[in-house]
Amino acid sequence: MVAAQKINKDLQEERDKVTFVIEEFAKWFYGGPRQLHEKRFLENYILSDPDLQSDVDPSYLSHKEKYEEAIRRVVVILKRIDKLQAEGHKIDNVHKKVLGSMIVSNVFKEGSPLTTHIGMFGQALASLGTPEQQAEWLDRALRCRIWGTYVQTELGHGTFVRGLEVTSTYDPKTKEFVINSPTTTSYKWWPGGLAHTVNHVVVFAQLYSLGKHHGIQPFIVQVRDFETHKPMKGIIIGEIGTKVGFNTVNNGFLAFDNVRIPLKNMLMRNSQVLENGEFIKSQSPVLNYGVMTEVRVDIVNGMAQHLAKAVTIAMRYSTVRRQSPIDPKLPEPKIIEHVTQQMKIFPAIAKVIAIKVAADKLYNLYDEITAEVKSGNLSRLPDLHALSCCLKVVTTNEVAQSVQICRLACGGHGFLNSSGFHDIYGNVVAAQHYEGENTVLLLQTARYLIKAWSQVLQGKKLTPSVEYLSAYKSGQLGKWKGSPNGILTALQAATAGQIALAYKHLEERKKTSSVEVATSQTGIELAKASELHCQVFLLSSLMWSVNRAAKYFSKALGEVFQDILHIYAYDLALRNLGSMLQFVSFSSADLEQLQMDFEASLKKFKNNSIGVVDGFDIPDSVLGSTLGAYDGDVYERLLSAAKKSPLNQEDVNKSFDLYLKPFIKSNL
Ligand SMILES: CCCCCCCCCCCCCC(=O)SCCNC(=O)CCNC(=O)[C@H](O)C(C)(C)COP(=O)(O)OP(=O)(O)OC[C@H]1O[C@@H](n2cnc3c(N)ncnc32)[C@H](O)[C@@H]1OP(=O)(O)O
Ligand SMILES: Cc1cc2nc3c(=O)[nH]c(=O)nc-3n(C[C@H](O)[C@H](O)[C@H](O)COP(=O)(O)OP(=O)(O)OC[C@H]3O[C@@H](n4cnc5c(N)ncnc54)[C@H](O)[C@@H]3O)c2cc1C
Repeated sequence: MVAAQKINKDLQEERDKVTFVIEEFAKWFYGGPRQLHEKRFLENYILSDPDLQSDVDPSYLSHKEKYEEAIRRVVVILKRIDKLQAEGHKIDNVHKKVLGSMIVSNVFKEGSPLTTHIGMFGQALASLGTPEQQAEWLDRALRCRIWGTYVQTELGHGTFVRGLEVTSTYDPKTKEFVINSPTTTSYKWWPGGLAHTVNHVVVFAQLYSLGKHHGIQPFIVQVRDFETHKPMKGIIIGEIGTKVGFNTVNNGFLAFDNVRIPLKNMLMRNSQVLENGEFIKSQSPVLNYGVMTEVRVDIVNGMAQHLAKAVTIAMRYSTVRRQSPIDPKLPEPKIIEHVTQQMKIFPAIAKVIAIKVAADKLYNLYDEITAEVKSGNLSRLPDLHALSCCLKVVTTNEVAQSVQICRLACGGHGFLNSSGFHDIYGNVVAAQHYEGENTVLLLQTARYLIKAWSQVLQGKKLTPSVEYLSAYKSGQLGKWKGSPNGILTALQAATAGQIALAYKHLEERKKTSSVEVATSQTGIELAKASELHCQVFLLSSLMWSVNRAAKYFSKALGEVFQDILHIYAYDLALRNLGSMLQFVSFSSADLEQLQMDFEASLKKFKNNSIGVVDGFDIPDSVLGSTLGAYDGDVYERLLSAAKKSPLNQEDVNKSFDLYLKPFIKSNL
């Protein structure tokens, strides 16, 4: 047993230096006092369930046992939530998200087999189904009385959705669709929960009716029997095997052998098939892609939460761990005293805040634009698509890199599963792959940027997120100033310059190739431009939020926000010097000053760094780390976790008698 909560004295010493009220920061981080209170209530209510107190460390279980334990935990949590709702407690959207990524991330460690049910199946019914279809399936899905998942990707195609091979052919005689997987490459492959958990799917297939092809459409299909859970007739279903992470998500494969489903099972909010087989086109084919956009938005928010966990672990550990004297006359310092350690952790703390702020803005934009789309106005859908694509990419890439840095910042102990980094990393890097491959999504944003640049050349007015392109064209950007504002301007110049160059090369290539081939040939520059554009959005959102905070929060907290903004901006500038040097004039003295300013900003922030991670308000039960617990009792926890290894439950392992001893004897 770990000793009772007694705070490590080095950690306490650092906490005593914090200049702002941590609770004020936590309220801001979770969107207000009510939201923070609710978050704490839910964490406590759910995680205190006796059935979640088991001493089983899933990392020691086999693949099959891990899945079974994950399902047991799913049911414990669902019962707990059902009970709460039966008592009249409403769980709103914000808290679903907290439940989704924070609590779940520690209860399941390697992902929940129900995440796609909650995050995608329900969403597909809600956004692609008619009111009648929602009445039939949505309520049961939300109450988890049917389980489902989102089945789009196939063995042969994930990115190129139009290339999917599964067909759905309407038979007007029986008023049914026949769903079929014609080839090996048409096996559906990857969907979460598909293998052994769900009994329904929303499947995307090529629609044929009256001999005509009508593109990719969504259909609801029951894949397992309610009673026996055996696969339904014509359904070939299974699991795809172990992965880098996400091992309890139960990703599966699925093939259809001419499976018949009734007409009412095509989700018809957008396109429709009438009884006689006539096809009614939707306003736009991309309306069927709405679920992907929503999940991309959720991923951005999830990345801030994952990184908050990683920096909390690295920061607390760096305050407790002492190693290597700096001044030989003094004792070994807390490792956070090493400036290189500050360089690893503080920019990652700043990133949590920048990503959280960007996620909030993206959610707002999502809500506004989906409301417009519902009322038939699709004009701003490309804005949302462009921003959600590049933010999904840049935040998953940045957080994957930062989690690695936090792990390395904990030295050898960071490599232990009990540190918590392994599971955080697995969950983060999965998001680099899913919901659109990262390069592909950057190229989507680039299409938008190229169109925007063409509008600049025609002297047209642009939407706010790309207005800086006009400023660049009229020569207003490009002078270096070492402040966050100056860095933003320099990045905008670099981005606009990169877009202009990509545009020029695209136009040149178009003289000898088709638009598509020319675009593909310009892919490297286009992807770079998108990445930079996203960095502009992240920095400008953070600046906006920090300036706003100055009006609403105490002076002490306002100053901390300013420190965070400075670290974020300097770090970003130093990491993007190459891109900026091409379009902005610097002297070597400017660069020297930038480095000095960065180092000074780390020093200035140091006394508040522990306060900010405490303000992320992640309880030990959610953090799940030997290195990052609130009390800093690192060494006791490491030892206690090691003692739980199954190998330590016996003095001598049987392999000694079976292999080692006979070998030693035979060589005597
Ligand atoms: C971390 C915690 C988070 C928790 C969250 C839950 C986690 C859940 C767990 C994990 C779950 C993982 C679950 C999973 O992984 S589910 C599977 C996810 N799969 C993908 O994301 C596939 C990626 N591919 C595509 O999205 C498209 O086919 C692409 C983008 C490649 C376009 O392909 P293509 O080139 O063939 O074009 P088109 O004919 O299709 O499109 C033509 C036009 O439409 C525009 N367009 C395209 N898309 C959209 C859109 N969405 N909104 C608005 N517009 C859109 C497009 O820009 C173009 O416009 P324009 O330029 O011509 O004007
Ligand atoms: C953990 C996990 C969970 C998932 N969950 C689900 C799920 O629930 N439901 C579901 O339907 N799917 C799911 N997926 C599938 C996922 O959405 C796809 O794997 C993802 O969209 C990438 O597609 P792909 O595998 O076809 O990659 P590919 O497109 O084959 O990518 C391979 C390489 O080709 C490059 N490439 C491809 N096209 C282009 C292009 N046009 N231009 C330049 N380069 C290109 C890519 O950049 C990449 O480098 C999941 C995947 C993972 C890893």
